[in-house]
Formats: sequence, C-alpha cells, structure tokens
Amino acid sequence: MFPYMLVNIGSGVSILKVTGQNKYERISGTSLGGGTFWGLMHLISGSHSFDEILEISKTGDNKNVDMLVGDIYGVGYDKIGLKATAIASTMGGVYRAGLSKKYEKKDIAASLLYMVSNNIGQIAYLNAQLHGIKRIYFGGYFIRGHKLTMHTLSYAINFWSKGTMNALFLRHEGFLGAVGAFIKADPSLLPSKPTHSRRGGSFTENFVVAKEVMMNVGKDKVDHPKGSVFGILDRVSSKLVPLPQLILSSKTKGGDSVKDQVKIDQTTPHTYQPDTLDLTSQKKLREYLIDTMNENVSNLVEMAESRKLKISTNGSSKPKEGSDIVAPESESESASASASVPELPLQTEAGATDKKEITPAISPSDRLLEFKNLFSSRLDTLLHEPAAYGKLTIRSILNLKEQCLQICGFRDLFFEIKQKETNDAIAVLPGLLSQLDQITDRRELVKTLLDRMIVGNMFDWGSTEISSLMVNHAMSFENAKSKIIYNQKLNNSDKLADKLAAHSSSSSHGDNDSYDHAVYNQAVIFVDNAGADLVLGVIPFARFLLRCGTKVILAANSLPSVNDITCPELTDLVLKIAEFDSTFQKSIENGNLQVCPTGSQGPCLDLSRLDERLVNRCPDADFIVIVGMGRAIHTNYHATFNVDCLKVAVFKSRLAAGAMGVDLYTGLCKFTPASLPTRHK
Ligand SMILES: Nc1ncnc2c1ncn2[C@@H]1O[C@H](COP(=O)(O)OP(=O)(O)OP(=O)(O)O)[C@@H](O)[C@H]1O
Ligand SMILES: CC(C)(CO)[C@@H](O)C(=O)NCCC(=O)O
Repeated sequence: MFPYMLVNIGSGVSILKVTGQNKYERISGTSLGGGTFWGLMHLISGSHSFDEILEISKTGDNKNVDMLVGDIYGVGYDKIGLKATAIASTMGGVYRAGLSKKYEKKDIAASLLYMVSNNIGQIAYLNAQLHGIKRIYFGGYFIRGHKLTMHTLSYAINFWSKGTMNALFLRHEGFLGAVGAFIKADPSLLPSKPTHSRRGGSFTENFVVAKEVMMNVGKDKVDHPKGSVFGILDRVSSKLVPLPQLILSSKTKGGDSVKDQVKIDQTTPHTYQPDTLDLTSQKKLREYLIDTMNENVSNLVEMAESRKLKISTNGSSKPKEGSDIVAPESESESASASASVPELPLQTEAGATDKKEITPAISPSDRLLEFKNLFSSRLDTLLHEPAAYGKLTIRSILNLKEQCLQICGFRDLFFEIKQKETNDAIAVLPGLLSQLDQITDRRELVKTLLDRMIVGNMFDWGSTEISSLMVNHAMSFENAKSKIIYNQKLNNSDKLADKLAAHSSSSSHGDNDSYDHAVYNQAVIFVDNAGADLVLGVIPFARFLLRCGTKVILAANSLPSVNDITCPELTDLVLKIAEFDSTFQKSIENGNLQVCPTGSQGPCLDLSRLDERLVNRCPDADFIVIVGMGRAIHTNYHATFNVDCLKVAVFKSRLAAGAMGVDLYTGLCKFTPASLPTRHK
C-alpha cells in the first residue's frame, strides 16, 4: 500500500505523501479546489444548492463555452499529442463565440467541473512524478461519488501518465477528514493502540443507510433522497485484527499440494484478499448473483407465509451463566472476570439506532416485506452501479442482506430452525460417537470424519439450491451424501489422514480413551451451520483432535446470519455435549476446548479482521480449519497460512461452481501444509 499520495479535495486541495502507518507529509496543494467550483458557480448562477449544480453539470456541454483544440486547428494536433476534443482553453470559447451571447448554466457548470478536476489531476500527477509515487488516492467532500468528477480525475491521471497510472478513490471519501479527527480524538480506535475496555473497537461498513441519516446530509438532500451517500460506518465493540497464521502478503507460492489449485505465480507478490470472485466487472456473474439473491429472498417470504419459517419472535440465545469456555469481553478483563460470558459478543452501535427508525410497530410479515423491498432496492442499485458499495463480491452482497434484515428488526430469523436442527442432531450424536469409536483403523477414522464434515456442510439454509430441499424435510444425512460429487482435485483428505494416522499407533475404544501423540498443538476451527453440519460433521472431528491431545478453539460468528451457529449458541451446545461426552467434559475442564467469537456477522469471513479475543487466544495455533461455502469457497479459497490448513465445504451455489469450473455439489476437502514464509516462534 505504501507509499501512496492522498489528494484531499475539500474547499482547497491538500496533497499528502504517505510512506507508512502514521508517516505522512503535506507535500503540496492548490487553492483551486471544491470551494472554487462551488463559489464560482454560485456567483454565476445564483444557485444555493451544490447538488443542483452537480446535477445540471451532467447535462451540460463544455464545448459551448470552452475552446477546444479542434476549434483552433479544425482537426486534432496529433503530432503534439492533442486530440480535436481536448480542451485548449477553459472558457476560451466565450470570447470566440461572441461576448454578447447568452450562455447556459449547465454548460458553465460542466466546464468549471472539468477545469477544477483536470487541474487537480494534473497537479496530482506531477507531484507523484516528483516523489516517485505510483498510487494516487483521491478523497474530500468535493468528490462524493459523483461520476463526472471521478471520470475527469481518472481521465486526467490516465492522460498525463500516458496510461501508466490510475486514479484511486476512497469510499466514504467525503468524511475522510471527519473520520481522521474522530480517531485522533480517540486513539484507542487505532489498531496499534491497546483496547480500552469500553471504547475500543473497529468499524464495519453499513450500506443500508437509514433515511434519517440521508436526509440530514446537507439541507438540499431532501430533493435527492437517493443522494450519493451510500453508506455509513458502524462501530463494533471489538477490535478486529488479522489471524496471526494468515499470510497477508508473500512473494512465494506456498506448499500447496493440490495441483491446479491455488494459482499464485512464484514471483508475483500475493496479498491476502478475502474474496475469491470480484463481480464488479463481471456482468454476467453479477446479474446471476443478483437474480439468485432475489429468488432467495422470495423463498424466505414464501417460507414465512407458509409458516415454515416463524418470524414472530426475535430469538437470540445467551449461553449458560458461569460458563468459562468463552473468551471474556476483553483480555484486560480476563483476570478478574473469567467466569463472565459476554451477553453479545459484537454489537454495532448504529444498528440499534436504525432499528428504532425503520421498525415502528408493524407486523413481522409486513416487516419481512419491508426487508424484501429494501434489499431489492439495494440490489437494483448494484445492478446499475456495481461499484456503488466498493468491490462487489458475494461477501459484500451477503453482508448487505444481513444489514437489511437487522435494520428491519430481524435479529435472528433462523433462531427456531437452528434450535430444532441442533437438538435433533444432538439426539443422535451419542450413537454416532460410539459408532465412530468402533473404527480402529486411524486412517479410516480420519477419512470417515472428514467425509462427514463435507456431507454435513450440505445442511445450509443460506444456499438457494439447498433451502428448497430442506424446506420439505427432504434431506437426511444419507441422501445429502448421495448428492455429493467427489473430485480428486479438490479432495486430498488422504494426505491429512496419513499425517494424523502416522504419528500414533494406539487405537481408541470408548469415551475414556485418548491417543498418544498430538500432531498439532492447537487447532482453530471456523464453524459454519448449526444443526447437522456442526453437530454430526464438525463436532466428531473436533473431538478426535481433542483426543489426540490437540487444544481446540471453535470459532463462531458473533452475530446471527442465516442458520450459521453463533458464539453464544455454540457455547450452549458444547456444554450440552459435555453432559454425555467425557472428552468434551474433560477438555472444558482443563481448558483444551474453547469457544470464541470471530467478530463476524455474515456467512463469509475476512481473516484479516477477526475479533481480537479470538486472535489473542491462538498465537501458537498450528492447524487452521475453515468450514463452509461462505468461509472456504466464496472467501479464503486462495488464502495461505504459515501453518497447516484444512478447508472443507460443498459447492452449493451454481454461481461459484460455474465460475470455478466444477459441478454443483462438489465436495471440497483441501488440506494444505504450512506455506512459506514459516513462522518465527
Ligand atoms: N452539499 C454540499 N454543499 C456544499 N459543498 C459541497 C456539497 N457537496 C459537496 N460539496 C463540495 O465540498 C467542498 C467542501 O469539501 P470539504 O468539506 O471536504 O472541505 P473543507 O474541509 O472545507 O476543505 P479544506 O480541506 O480545504 O479545509 C465544497 O467546496 C464543495 O465543492
Ligand atoms: C488550507 C487547507 C489545508 C485547509 O484545510 C486547504 O484548504 C488547502 O490545502 N488549500 C490549498 C492551499 C495551497 O496549498 O495552495
């Protein structure tokens, strides 16, 4: 990222060179900025509304007031690199066309917008040249996502750099100064500063802006309720930090053993990007995803109408009092309050305010329709303006859906379904565990456990394909298994089975048994769906690792999302299992089994932004397990780690399967040994 140049276009323009975290210098600036455009336009047109001026500039034609190269030479002056349409003199056409002629406001607005933007673009480029900088970010309230402004700045950078540089724009660019001032006033918000017990936290983006917020952004907003304010920043109560085992950037390909898999060039620098597919520029995939999401929401409404989904309650679960397997509120509190359980591991402050605004006392079914309309309107925006909310990815759309649900007052739509499915699965778990304990061959046992994890991942209400099967109770573990397509390239469970079996000779029988050698010191398992996925798939594998002497952290979403298990629900579940399983009981007692919140509230996972309470507990973890389509396919498919990693999921989305060239319902069970660079212990 560093070094980069930040060009802040406010009233005036400041140009900063940023060479590292908190290392910056104001290298230049210009007084011809947003204030110049706004002030001149007011003087010329008498308008009191900046937005109105921006609006008319869209329809204006600068040719009517500017002098173009073609006006002078009749054609372009190619020899010196000037096209006929290049502006030779801003406002120079006025003198040429005759001083007594009447000129239109819209043409003047377009010309001045070009003038200011081109000039800033040129000065920015020259400064970048002078300082040997390749990246230029633009911010400031002058931009405000306005296409013409951004296009002109981009054009200028592209033109002056002869196509070697692109202008880069920040989201929430108008509030850059305000956010900076906010963080300066509360330095605990910086990732490098220690967390205060109450004040610490990170931000997440929320693109479901409440009407009230929209209306308050400038008086003139009322006339333009859609405005150009696309999102707000919610503050979350935990600090979000990267998983220490995640390779954030590297120049080498890791020790990936599955051919045709992670295609990282040996020498090209690789930077961690959570998202596997970038749909911003992929029209067909984007349209397909938007269609699927609309279908998904229609199914949800249908389920509610047929009462297969009960939406009357806003269920949420709290773990049992006195449990000490959950990470405490913050590490600083851990010494004194180790028995306390966080009521809610992660809360967004803005979410609460918005809820009050959008959810007056209307019936749940009306609220669901309100959700449907809200989400559809955002999807519609994305259809026409794919980059409106930044990079368009499956993760961003799924997060958007959760935000829309929250704002309409649905905290946990699948609460009852999750509870029922988890309880049903717990009822058969003791029988399953004793069956698994009969498998004496270690290799076979590991293979069986891994296969169960793949099959378990079919039980996913978030998948439009699967939910239509689940809604009619048409899916048992056995028939879920029969649907899975096994693809050698995506399944190297043998490798992990070999590794886990090679280190031990003893076999296990019964609950009290334990294996003699731990291959791994500590495993972090990022879990996915409640019910069969977790209980009948992941739990037996976690129990196996515990029996091998590996400490296990089960990491679950902080806030509800579809039927994904949440951290409090997982805590309850683990305590329930401990009532009949001695491995779980002992592991809780001796601290080998812990439950931690991920800091996340969607079905996907950004491993560079995890709840610090989880991260603080796993600095020495040497095995990362990621379960689920959202976490291991839509995101993190290409993520590399400096420790061994297992990714398990099923391709239940036609979009992901098609884009990645595999059949629907292909099982993914990919074991990747530690990638270089190795960790320094
Ligand atoms: N609704 C609006 N009303 C007024 N100005 C607006 C509006 N929307 C965008 N602008 C533009 O934003 C500019 C002000 O930007 P900003 O608030 O970032 O600057 P500032 O903090 O005053 O500037 P500086 O960095 O020079 O101190 C205005 O000059 C105008 O060009
Ligand atoms: C004076 C500031 C820094 C106030 O924020 C800004 O308006 C600006 O950068 N103006 C341009 C001044 C110049 O460098 O010519």
